Amino acid sequence: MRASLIQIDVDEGEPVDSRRRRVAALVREQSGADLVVLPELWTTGAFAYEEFGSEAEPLEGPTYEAMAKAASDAGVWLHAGSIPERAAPGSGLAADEGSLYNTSLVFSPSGELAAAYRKIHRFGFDKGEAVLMGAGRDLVTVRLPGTTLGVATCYDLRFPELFRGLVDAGAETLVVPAGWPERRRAHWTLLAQARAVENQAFVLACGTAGTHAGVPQAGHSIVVDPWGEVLAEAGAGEEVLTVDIDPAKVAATREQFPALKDRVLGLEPPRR
Ligand SMILES: NC(=O)CCC(=O)C(=O)O
Repeated sequence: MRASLIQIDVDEGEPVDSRRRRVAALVREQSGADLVVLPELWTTGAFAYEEFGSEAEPLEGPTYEAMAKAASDAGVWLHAGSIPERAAPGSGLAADEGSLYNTSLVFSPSGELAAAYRKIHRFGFDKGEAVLMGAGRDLVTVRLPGTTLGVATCYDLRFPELFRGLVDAGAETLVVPAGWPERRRAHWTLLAQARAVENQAFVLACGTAGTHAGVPQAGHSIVVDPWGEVLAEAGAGEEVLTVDIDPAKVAATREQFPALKDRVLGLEPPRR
């Protein structure tokens, strides 16, 4: 399976419409790939909190339209990264109509929406995304020929229980679009490898390049195999990182080193 991670330069000097067209063209260029992955919130930038409201879109808004078409033109599975989604009235998503979500979109090679994932762990503690956006509640997996994707977004990478939930739901390839800052790049690489090793799964983690809202981005998108080996890693700038992965390696690793079978669930808390 050939995967291409497009590490987009997200810079506020580029209008969102131009970036959307540019990214759609980049996706079309990946027509030999099976799976293409884009980063988190690449229309605005993950730290451009002030743009979330003005650039928010309905689920089936301009980014959805452009990415659905790009996926079908290229004939690829497309994890289109995430958008700032404004929940439609009556969607049942939130008590407050018009609430925002950090929503990832996955399209099939015919351009149909295969899955939408609303980021569960919002970043910022008591500001930024954590207060501006609502939290998703649902784990999401997507069945592709040869593998099952488990999807998570950026800060989710710090929460191993989410990934274990995805593995329990059948995930073999964990896809993590992100807008990770350069300041914590060491955590990014370490956590991507940790999630791969502990879950005996591929990790495809796609970040952004450039600087937006004054936050230099780490880049360094990374593909890790189920043994924790780094198969490919991008540099700091805009780049398409292409790698061939063998999905059968997940079952082989889980069979040869069956640590997942040794899990002990439902441990008792310490006695007082
Ligand atoms: N957009 C994010 O979720 C940023 C996460 C981050 O900076 C971190 O976990 O560190």
